[in-house]
Amino acid sequence: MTPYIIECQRLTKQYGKKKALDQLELAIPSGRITGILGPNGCGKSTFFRILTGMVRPDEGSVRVLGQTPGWQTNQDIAYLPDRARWYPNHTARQSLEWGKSFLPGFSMERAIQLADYMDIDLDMKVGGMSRGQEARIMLILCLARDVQLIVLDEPFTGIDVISREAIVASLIDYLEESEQSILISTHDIQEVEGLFDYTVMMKAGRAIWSGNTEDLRAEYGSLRDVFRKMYVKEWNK
Ligand SMILES: Nc1ncnc2c1ncn2[C@@H]1O[C@H](COP(=O)(O)OP(=O)(O)OP(=O)(O)O)[C@@H](O)[C@H]1O
Repeated sequence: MTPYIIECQRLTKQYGKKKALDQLELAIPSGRITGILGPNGCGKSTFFRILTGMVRPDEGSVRVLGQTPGWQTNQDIAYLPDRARWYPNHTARQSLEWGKSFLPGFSMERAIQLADYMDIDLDMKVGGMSRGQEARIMLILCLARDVQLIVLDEPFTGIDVISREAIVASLIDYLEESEQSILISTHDIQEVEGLFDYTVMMKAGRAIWSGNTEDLRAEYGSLRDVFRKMYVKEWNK
């Protein structure tokens, strides 16, 4: 295992005049659950799209699993994109069977275990599911894969607080034993406070703080407090 699952230097991506990523410098250690936190539009999804080779940076360098992102690294990454939805006509079981047919490293046994854990009825059609139930299917499709890196872009968007807490609790339990590296982006940290053991705070395409979540809390208080402080001047340094 490489000591850093992700390393980037001066990573920049511009859309017209807008810099989505602006000289981003980051090294994320392997085997951790890392929260990529920051307000809307700070570049989280762009960063994830670069990690999965979907978007090319304009400048700078990025290494994922010790390599340049592309087809080969993607064999070892499970990626849940922003706003992902599933085929409404599939049942949960058919969705998982699809995963088994197409996704490298997918374990049906693990998927069924996770579905049980997350209280999913395998015979229910996705189209009849609540947003929270559908989000769990999307998560299971990623978490049931034996890959080195799992990248989840805003996996909790649109999910009510109760379901979110249940999903986070099952994630914490499930991932405790895992050696996989997990990246989770969110702009709403209220119910995910206990999930991350490593934190990256992003603002305007840059990482303004990264390190052990414990250290961040010791220095600045709860993640929620830190998030508020992101908007004051001291974080503009
Ligand atoms: N394909 C694109 N074309 C034009 N502008 C884009 C494109 N993708 C991203 N941007 C812009 O780049 C900036 C960063 O967007 P990005 O989606 O990476 O942020 P984000 O932190 O994921 O936001 P959110 O939390 O709202 O999902 C935003 O200003 C966005 O409008």
